[in-house]
Amino acid sequence: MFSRSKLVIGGLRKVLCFKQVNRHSSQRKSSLKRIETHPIFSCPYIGTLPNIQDDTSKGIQQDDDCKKFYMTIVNEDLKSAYKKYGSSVCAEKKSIGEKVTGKSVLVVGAGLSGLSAAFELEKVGYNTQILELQHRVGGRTQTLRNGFSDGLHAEGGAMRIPPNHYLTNGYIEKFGILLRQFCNYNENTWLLIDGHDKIRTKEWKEENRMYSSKYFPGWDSNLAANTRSSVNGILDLYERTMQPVMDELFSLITEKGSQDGWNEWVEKWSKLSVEEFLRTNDNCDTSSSYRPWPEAAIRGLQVATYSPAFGTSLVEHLRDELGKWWTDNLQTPIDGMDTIAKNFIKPQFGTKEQTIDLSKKNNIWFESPNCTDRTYTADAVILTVPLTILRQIEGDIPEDQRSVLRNIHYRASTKVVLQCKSRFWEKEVGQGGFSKTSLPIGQLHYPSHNDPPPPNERGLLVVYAWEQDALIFGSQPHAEAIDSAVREITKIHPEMKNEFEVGMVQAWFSDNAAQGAHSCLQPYQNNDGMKTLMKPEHPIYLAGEAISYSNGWIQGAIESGLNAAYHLYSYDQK
Ligand SMILES: Cc1cc2nc3c(=O)[nH]c(=O)nc-3n(C[C@H](O)[C@H](O)[C@H](O)COP(=O)(O)OP(=O)(O)OC[C@H]3O[C@@H](n4cnc5c(N)ncnc54)[C@H](O)[C@@H]3O)c2cc1C
Repeated sequence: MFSRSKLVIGGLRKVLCFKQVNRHSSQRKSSLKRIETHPIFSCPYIGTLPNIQDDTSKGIQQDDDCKKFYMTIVNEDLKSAYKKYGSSVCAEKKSIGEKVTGKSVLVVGAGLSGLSAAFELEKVGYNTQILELQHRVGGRTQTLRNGFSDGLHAEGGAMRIPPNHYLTNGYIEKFGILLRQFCNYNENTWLLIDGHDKIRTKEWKEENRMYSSKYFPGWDSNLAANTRSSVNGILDLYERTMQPVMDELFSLITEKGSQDGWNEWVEKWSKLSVEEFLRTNDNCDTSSSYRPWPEAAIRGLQVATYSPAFGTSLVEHLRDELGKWWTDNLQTPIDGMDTIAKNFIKPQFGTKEQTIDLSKKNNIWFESPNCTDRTYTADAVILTVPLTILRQIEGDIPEDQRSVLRNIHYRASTKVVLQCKSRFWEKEVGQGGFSKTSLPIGQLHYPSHNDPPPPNERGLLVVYAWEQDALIFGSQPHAEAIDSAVREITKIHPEMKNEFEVGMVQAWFSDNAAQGAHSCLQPYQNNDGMKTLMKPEHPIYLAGEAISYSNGWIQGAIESGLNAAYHLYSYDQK
């Protein structure tokens, strides 16, 4: 499908027009059809969690109840899922689930949402065509290989997979992709804060009260005298403050079942950002004896855990903890994250080489001002480009969806990958984990494996910056960003100056095909906003990581792709 060399939809002006062929607006409106689904977004909830108490140790996530449904698609196909679960998704189940013939679908974007949607639709008979801006598949999973020696590679985007991400792991297993452990936490790494001497992560954790008072004096100033002595530092304060909110979810699920429990909890807690929650105590009784947090405690948490995005909704913030997505059991593909996307594109599947002739079909017409000669038609389209790009696209996206996607914030993230003559850091910190700093580099990531294995001596260090820090590095000319990164790292590892060989910068907010790292929901958006975006509408379906319960993750990208594919398939059943 990439024989077309660069297939640009939008191009420099980022305008992708798509219109119904019949351009009389009244007729256009009537041809868009909202699909009636059951009320919990567009996701079918199958069953309830068997025993919430047992499950909490492994983590819980909002799409747990959809697991059987989605895994039927992954392990079998859309047809089987429709046969088993059709009536729980579609208001009216129209057939027993048949193969589709003579229908075509355009999928815009070859990231994991677009690829998974096209893959599944092709399996049940659709003629799929994927339109992609870049010369590669995978979108925000991008393994950086060129320019590094000896087969070294680093991840420019996604790099770790939590065990609970059953869709990501489902396709990985299906494709036989080999994984290895990704070491996310290493207590020998460093913490370098505000001109203090660097200390080990272990020291910060074990003597947290002492270091909280030394680095962030006043962190406990809002605590009542009788509580103050029992709180063991900022990390303990954080747990005491957040645990009751999470416990409330467990109680609600036990009491009301998982659907209603999650809905009530999301409705309540998505109204606050992390920062608003920590700064106030008048919203409800939950954990109010530990709130409001003073400025020193908030800053301490932000710096020491490298969490620059406290404007995020509390639900999105806690979702990662509830799902235990940051466990010790994270994994990563041995040959790079891009192997996942590449496995979706097989000769027997994928877009056909022929151009679809506009005159022979009559549903959707794409037109780009920069490539007027490229016109495609199909019976339906799945738009999976990031919302940052989608909002610049003209066309028949319903106004309620448009107004939501306009306001979804995308985080900035920049990685600076630095090849060094030797893995000098291993003597000091070992493998894996992050050093965290209050410097503009934010955090420094150490590889958790030797790849290729010894006797090769070179290795890659990665500066992994978010938000403001990411903007600093990402807006500098690359050579300057690399120089600054090396200079900053020297403050933790003086050897760096002589060890550095070559570097590469991946800044997602200035990446033409992404224009941001991933969506980041602000207060209220988990609720109304997501409901609106998730409403399927024939023949234009929206997908992409942002439109899922696991936004910011591959799991969410695949979930949204499968959702769109499922709703299209359901619509086309006679
Ligand atoms: C820095 C970073 C770290 C991350 N870490 C993790 C992680 O550790 N684990 C994890 O699971 N997830 C992680 N993620 C998230 C994960 O990478 C994304 O959620 C997922 O890859 C998004 O897939 P998608 O298909 O929704 O979007 P994308 O991958 O962005 O796919 C969209 C596609 O649309 C194409 N496109 C854009 N504009 C146009 C146009 N005009 N015409 C045609 N095509 C167009 C793009 O080129 C792209 O291929 C991370 C993301 C980033 C950026």
